[in-house]
Amino acid sequence: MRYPPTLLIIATKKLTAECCGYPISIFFIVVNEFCERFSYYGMRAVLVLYFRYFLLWDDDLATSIYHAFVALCYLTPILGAIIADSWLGKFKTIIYLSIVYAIGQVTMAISTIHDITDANRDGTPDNFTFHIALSMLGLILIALGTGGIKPCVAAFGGDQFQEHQSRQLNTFFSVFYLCINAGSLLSTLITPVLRVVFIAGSGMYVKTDPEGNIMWSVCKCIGFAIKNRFRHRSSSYPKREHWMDWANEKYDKLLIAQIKMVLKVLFLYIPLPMFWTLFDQKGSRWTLQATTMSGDFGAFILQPDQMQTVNPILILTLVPIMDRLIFPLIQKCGLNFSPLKRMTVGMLFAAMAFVSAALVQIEIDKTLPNFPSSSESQLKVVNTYSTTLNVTISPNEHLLIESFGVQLHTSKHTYSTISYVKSKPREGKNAIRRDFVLRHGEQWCEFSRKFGFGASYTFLIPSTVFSDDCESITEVEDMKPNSVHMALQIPQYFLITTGEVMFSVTGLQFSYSQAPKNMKSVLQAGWLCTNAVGNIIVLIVAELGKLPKQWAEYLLFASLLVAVSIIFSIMAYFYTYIDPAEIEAQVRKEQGLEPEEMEKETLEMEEKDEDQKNEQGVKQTKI
Ligand SMILES: CC(C)C[C@H](NC(=O)CN)C(=O)O
Repeated sequence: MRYPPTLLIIATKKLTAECCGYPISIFFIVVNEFCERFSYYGMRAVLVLYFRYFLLWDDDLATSIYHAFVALCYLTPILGAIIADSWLGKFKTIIYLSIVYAIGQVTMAISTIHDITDANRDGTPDNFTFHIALSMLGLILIALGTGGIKPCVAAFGGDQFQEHQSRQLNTFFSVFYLCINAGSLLSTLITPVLRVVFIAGSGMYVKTDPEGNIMWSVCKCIGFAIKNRFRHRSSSYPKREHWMDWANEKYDKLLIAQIKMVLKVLFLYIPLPMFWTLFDQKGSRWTLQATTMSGDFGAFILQPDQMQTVNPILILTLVPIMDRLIFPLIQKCGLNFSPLKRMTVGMLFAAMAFVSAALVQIEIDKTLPNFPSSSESQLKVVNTYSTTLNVTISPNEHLLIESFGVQLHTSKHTYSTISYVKSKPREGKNAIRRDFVLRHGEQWCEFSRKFGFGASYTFLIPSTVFSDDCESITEVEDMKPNSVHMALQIPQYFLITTGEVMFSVTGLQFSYSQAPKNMKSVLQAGWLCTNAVGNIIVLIVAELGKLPKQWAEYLLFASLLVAVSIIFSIMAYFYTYIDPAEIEAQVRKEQGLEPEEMEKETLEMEEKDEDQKNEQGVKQTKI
């Protein structure tokens, strides 16, 4: 059954205004991406420390929830792609889900105000459940928002280009990636002003209509092919070239050809999550690693979470260098550095980054005190007498801990200045000079001390303190300041970012170029899903595979990625690059369809759907 020609909707490509060969609408799209990433990375940078030091979760739980959130952000794009392709279209999906996103950010911000539940004003929230629930709600809304925006923006950007702009289309993905990273770098207060830019460009966009429920049609077609193959499993039936050809009886050849293209790429994606498993630990393990290092750069003090900005800074420098210098140079040398080869090399760079992280960790471990395990405790006894004293602790004696100072009752003596230490101080932040004022009634005195990063001190204050103007205060260093400098993390950041430019920018471009026209967002969602799976792997490893040494965990991840990149290179070797438009045109030709009937296939698919529904007695009116 065919629609009469009068009912056919033939989509025409809107003529777009150009600047230097680029559609002007692209400007609004990249600025929108800049704003979205700006708010996403601004929040994500502090997330693991928020879990660790505000909600007081341990390192492993903080790491797991952080990666669960990132995974959710890159799983929801499937939802975004379905909504965009089958219902709202990319433009409206981006707008509506941006609103959900903004509500999520506000909810998250409110969850961090401890005064809301801090009735006794002691600086600690009284109701952690409230803060946890609110922050989880905020994170879920943000993840939904991201999911709506992420798969649509890159594909929507690609849609703006006409056929004669294929060179500009390639550069677009690099510029797009630059904007992502500029956004993550400049997370400042201008977001609310800039966010309206995307809507401002509304009149200039090429807005393709949603093409029916393409995901649903794809699933049904795959389901039918599998069922049909199973029904004809006997060897008496002739073999078909591809298992998807078993859908030939019922489904359009063009749809089958498009599904084959997508499946081929999705199959190739299977090993990719491992790259993200390593890559996204910048925000968790590497940030926690930075808390045990010194951020004193002389002119300024860098906080552990700020170290993550090295990644976007390097992206902003490396993308142009790679695009303009390295890749053309490799090409000039006659080497075929194809997209899939670039991605493999990118993976190897990420593995090297983790070897570098392991070496830094070994250096850090040499400087760390021995913390007690869960079955041990640690005591530090400070002798304020001028002579040597022997302290004997009988195993059966109990310890009495008082709120001011700590008293240890041993079988022989009682000392009044004893402290205990069980972890590095919060956030490794105390690398500054602090002034203290001691008061007792009318009496007071002031003293000043410089503290090193990650150090812990005990002050012994004698009763004569006011008479000598605080001079008699003695300082005991319980834990040495962090001595390994955060600059040592720069090589690992450099390696992972070089890997990212080769892997991620290329992957983004590859996913767009290898997708049929009506499945661009779907394949973008598939690409983002590789990131989601990667984050799920980290949280499984963080929760289950607790290795006693952090450096060993880094080396484990590096070895896994090397193994996976070998598998990927073998798969890539057998992959043939395609031009989806050419294949689609070929199938159309075989079906005897004219090129100008380009947009019919969707209607025909809907027509088949409708036929089926009619068979079931569902009445539908078609305009
Ligand atoms: C994880 C994404 C697929 C890639 C990209 N991340 C970065 O650019 C980080 N440097 C993003 O879209 O956020």
